[in-house]
Amino acid sequence: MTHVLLVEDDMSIAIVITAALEAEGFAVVHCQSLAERDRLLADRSFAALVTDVMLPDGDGIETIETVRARHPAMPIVILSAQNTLDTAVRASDTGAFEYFPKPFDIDELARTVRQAAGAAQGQRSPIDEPVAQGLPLVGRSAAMQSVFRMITRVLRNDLTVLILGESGTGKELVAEAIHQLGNRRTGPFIAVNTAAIPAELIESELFGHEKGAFTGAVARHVGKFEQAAGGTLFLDEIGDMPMQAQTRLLRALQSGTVRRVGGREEIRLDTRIVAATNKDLEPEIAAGRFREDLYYRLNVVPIHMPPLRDRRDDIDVLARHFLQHAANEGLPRRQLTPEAAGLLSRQPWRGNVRELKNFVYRLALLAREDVIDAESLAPLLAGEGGGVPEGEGGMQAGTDIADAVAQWLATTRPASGTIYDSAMAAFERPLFAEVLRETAGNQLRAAQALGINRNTLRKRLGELALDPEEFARRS
Ligand SMILES: Nc1ncnc2c1ncn2[C@@H]1O[C@H](COP(=O)(O)OP(=O)(O)OP(=O)(O)O)[C@@H](O)[C@H]1O
Repeated sequence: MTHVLLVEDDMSIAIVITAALEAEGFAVVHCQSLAERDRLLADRSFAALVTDVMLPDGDGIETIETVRARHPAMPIVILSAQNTLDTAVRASDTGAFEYFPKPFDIDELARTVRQAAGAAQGQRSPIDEPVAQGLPLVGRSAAMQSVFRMITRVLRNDLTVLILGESGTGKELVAEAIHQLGNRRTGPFIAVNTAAIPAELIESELFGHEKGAFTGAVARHVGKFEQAAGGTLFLDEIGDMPMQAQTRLLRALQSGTVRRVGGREEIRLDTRIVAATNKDLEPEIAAGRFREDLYYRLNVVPIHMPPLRDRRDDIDVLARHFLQHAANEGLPRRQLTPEAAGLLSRQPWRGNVRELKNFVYRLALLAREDVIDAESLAPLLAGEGGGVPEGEGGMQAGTDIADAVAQWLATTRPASGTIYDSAMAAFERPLFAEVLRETAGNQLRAAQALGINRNTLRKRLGELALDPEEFARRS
């Protein structure tokens, strides 16, 4: 019988894991503390060790080195409820076979233990080098846990990664994390926003050009691919790349070489490619604007960044993280009450993490008290853009409406085609907030004052994350 050691102090989780491992044909020896673990490991080894991190007598990761030293061939699978990228990376650093943030898929865990136990004894895990720590990518939602796991899976290889998600969800930060924590961290990280470069310059930007290759090419120019040699090339907004450049990019990826515009020499590519886009590429392919073959080339390891509204669990940790950063940068040190954090978590944040970050910095600057409660937060939120993409849409009190509109358009002009809806949302939120303030949160009177149906008002308040009770309490 093959024995697995399970170190888990939460009995309900231990029971479920034991049942799943027994169904795989293992005999499970279970203990609940590091002391018991060490006693059990003193004179024997196991086919695998499955361990929690936070145990009653210490941190399961910190002490793993002693276990590894004694049993170098024993695969270790780490389970953790501390769902930070830092924990994922710490777990990887130990050389653990696999890391599972809680909650995890029990069948996947059982499969992994079977693989781990079956793997050749003495074989080192693919993740066995110490890596840099503390990258500021935070999140505790299940969705971010999958992102962290995907990141740890691409650190020890050069597979092409395609990061997909709305603007402001953290795609560039993920690309940086892959670079900074991965094999190529000693090389450069070169980011190119392919949407920001004029179409006619994009090829020379990416691939470089020889002197005299075209009018204005007065000197040889080394392209981003060459600049990124030994490191990572981050191709942002890849969905907006002109067709011709797509064709050249595809050729470069297929051949593993680039040629400068006007040049003859084939230069070998030595760079990891991470691409990102906020566009849904499939309709772009259907419309003939994006090459399908390029899509398959890039989409080797896709990482999906969900919008913030679909991972509301992350909002308060992110807000606290940004408040801490704001304080480190010299802004007043602020704290959020749980109610204030709850209120933040209910906002739409259509501009995603970027909008939240901008708002939190503004909050650090403008709040009147160091401890920010829901009452003092609500009026600042009422000035928010109601989810306008960049989140700068608040109007200054006392400004003339025309000025306010001009200011709004200048600072937060959304993508054309959405201006009307965004403007209405930006206007509606402070308007409703003001009327609710006047009516002390009474929705019936507010609906009458506005001349709209009460149900419509209630529905819109929900969509705009305005809580009438906040206004009742303040009056
Ligand atoms: N999980 C996170 N933890 C901490 N900061 C984050 C996180 N996600 C995003 N940010 C911050 O939010 C801002 C926007 O993130 P980023 O620029 O990576 O988004 P993006 O998806 O690349 O946006 P775009 O598509 O507009 O380029 C950055 O300042 C980034 O540092």
